[in-house]
This record gives sequence, C-alpha cells and structure tokens, in this order.
Amino acid sequence: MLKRIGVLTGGGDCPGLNAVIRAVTKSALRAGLEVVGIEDGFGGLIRQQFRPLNLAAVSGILPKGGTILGTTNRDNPFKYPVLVNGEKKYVDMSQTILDNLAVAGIDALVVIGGDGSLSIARELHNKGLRVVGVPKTIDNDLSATDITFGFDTALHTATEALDKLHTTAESHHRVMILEVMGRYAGWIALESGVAGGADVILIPEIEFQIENVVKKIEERCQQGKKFSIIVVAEGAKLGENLVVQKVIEDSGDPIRLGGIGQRLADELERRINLETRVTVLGHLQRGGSPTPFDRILGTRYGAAAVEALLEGENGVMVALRTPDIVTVSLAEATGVLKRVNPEHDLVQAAKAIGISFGDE
Ligand SMILES: Nc1ncnc2c1ncn2[C@@H]1O[C@H](COP(=O)(O)OP(=O)(O)OP(=O)(O)O)[C@@H](O)[C@H]1O
Ligand SMILES: O=P(O)(O)OC[C@H]1O[C@](O)(CO)[C@@H](O)[C@@H]1O
Ligand SMILES: [Mg+2]
Repeated sequence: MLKRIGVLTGGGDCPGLNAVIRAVTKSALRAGLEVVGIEDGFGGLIRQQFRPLNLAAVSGILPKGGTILGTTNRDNPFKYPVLVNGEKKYVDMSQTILDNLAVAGIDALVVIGGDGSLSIARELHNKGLRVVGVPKTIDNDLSATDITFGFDTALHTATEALDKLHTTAESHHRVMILEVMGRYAGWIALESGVAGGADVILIPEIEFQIENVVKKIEERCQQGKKFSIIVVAEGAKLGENLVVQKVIEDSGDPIRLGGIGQRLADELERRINLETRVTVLGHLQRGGSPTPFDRILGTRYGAAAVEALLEGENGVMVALRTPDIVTVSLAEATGVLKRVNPEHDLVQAAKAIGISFGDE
C-alpha cells in the first residue's frame, strides 16, 4: 500500500528541480497520497529533516532556479563522515535511512539526481527501499535517457555568453575563450559551440593539439577575421592531465575542475600575436529560471515518477526516449556515462562547416 511518498534532490543543483518537485507533489496529492519533502539530499534522510509538501508549498516555484528542498554533493550514506574522539571516520548509515523512513511512515521515495545520487538510490533499493529516480544534471551525461532536465537551460546560458563574447572579440580583434562545465562529457561545450558560432570547440572526448588550434586561428586571420572564439569544457586536457582547481573531501568524485581556459590562453599567447581573454562561466550555468523545455521535461518526469510508483514500479528511473517517457532500471541508468562520440553527427556537422576540435 502506498500512502505517503518522500522526495529529495541530490548532487549539484540545476534549473528545473522545482518543476519536478512541483509535479511530483501535485500529481501525488491528486492521487490521494501524502508528500514529504526531504531537505539537503540523503543527508536530510539521515538527520530526519522532513517537511510536509502541500499545494501551498509548491505554489509559484515552477520558474524558480535551484531547489526549494536544498541539495548537497556530500553525505553519501554508505560512507558518511562522523567524528569519533576527534577523528573522522566513515560509517554506513543506510540502515538508519531505512529506519527513519519507516518511522516517518514514508513508503517510497522519488530521488531526483545525477549519476551519484542515483547510484545511492540503486544501493538503497538493493537493501529494500521502494524508489523511483529522476535524471537531473546540466552535464546531460546519463546514457539511459535522451536528455536530462537542466541541460537546456545551461545550454542557453552558454550560448548567450558566446553571443556576447562575439561582439567584444570582434571589436578588439581578440581571441576569446569561454570555459564551460563538463567534467567527463563535453555536451555543453559541443552544443553551445555550434549554437554560438564558435571557431574552436575543445571537449574531454577529443584529444587536441595546441598547434591545431593555432592553425585554425591563423587560417581565420588570413581570411581577414582577426578574432576567434574558443569554447572549452573544463574537462578538456592540455597534455596528459585534467586541470584540477580543488579537491573536496567527502565528495564521491572529489576533484573540482577549472583553469583549462587560462592554461590554453597562456599557450596561445606564446604562439600567436593576438590578445587573448578568458571567461569562466562556472555556476552561472547552474542558475536562473529554467527554459520552457526544462519546465516541461521536469513536469513530465515528475508526473511519470509518481505514476510509476502507483503502478508498482520500483528500482527504476524515468527516462525520455523521444517521444515517450519510459522507465529503465536504476542499474541501467547508472551503468555508463553518456559521453560525446567523436563520430556523432553534430561533431561531423561542426567539422563540415569548419569548426576545429583541435585534433587535425
Ligand atoms: N558512483 C557512485 N556510487 C555511489 N555514490 C556516489 C557515486 N558517485 C557519487 N556518489 C555520491 O553521491 C552523492 C552525489 O554525487 P554527485 O555530487 O556526483 O551528484 P550527482 O547526483 O551525480 O549529480 P551531478 O554529478 O550531476 O552533480 C555524493 O554523496 C557522492 O559521494
Ligand atoms: O557544485 P560543485 O561542487 O562546484 O560541482 C561542479 C560540478 O558539478 C557539475 O555542475 C554537475 O555535475 C559539473 O558540471 C561540475 O564539474
Ligand atoms: Mg555526479
């Protein structure tokens, strides 16, 4: 019997989370269920940070960025940090979560998250939790779904930034580098680069040589174009290694990237006689009001997650397989990251119009 469901958001935030929370709440209430919001991801389940969600609680949140429930990319319940005699130790708190859910009378959970949060959901499901996942991330790197919500808004932000950089690049005859997010997958760089008319796109999946980037810029100069636009994913490599900005203890994937744009600028200025400037778009990509596409996708995902629970589905994630919303197992959902295939049609189209990926 399903009477009360919980909903939580995990991992990095992204536009559209509130659209999902609203759709889960509204559709569950209409089906006669009670809804409990869990604050700050899985940490809130451990610390019993629960609050009821009713219509008033989700009123007006559709266009709002972020998540009204709060989120975190720490607090892995299977490796939860605690202080024992002043010393940090990691303990498994998964049973505490199951106990806390039972005490609160929460029969099932909707987990809105990326690969990390959905992996935790999968492991909790293996221990008996009734759960449905919803795929979120601006990185669009979950392979079981055509698209994650949040990506479209981030793509708009990055494209708008490229449009703005174009005019100043052209006026000053400069090379402008835009560094965007994307640790292991270059979707934001690839799609914004094509949409924003970049001359060079550098992504983690395609190894590049600085000489090829120089060649492209010089080729443009010879055509009378004394400016160039480069979009680089934070996870693109100049040489062997990722450019790491900081390491965050207690995070599942502890490295935080940043700095490839400046490294690239330094290398270019040594080789060409054009001024170079770098813009790091950073968390602007995660903020702001979701686009209509993300609001719609988030609403579809939220409603589908509740429907799946009502139909007795368990241990699954809702996914877009255009034009349908389907369910796939959490094991499949968390199996492989969706990275850009260098043979992808969009890469080929970009190359066909002269965009360089620095590989030739
Ligand atoms: N492969 C994994 N298996 C189990 N837990 C993981 C894994 N990767 C990350 N985690 C944990 O999951 C939580 C959220 O991970 P992360 O910060 O990567 O967010 P996410 O849900 O993957 O979203 P995104 O990566 O898009 O921000 C963290 O507590 C992290 O320690
Ligand atoms: O919020 P944080 O810890 O700075 O994490 C940044 C990372 O999270 C993401 O925004 C989403 O996975 C990545 O693109 C980026 O590398
Ligand atoms: Mg992750």
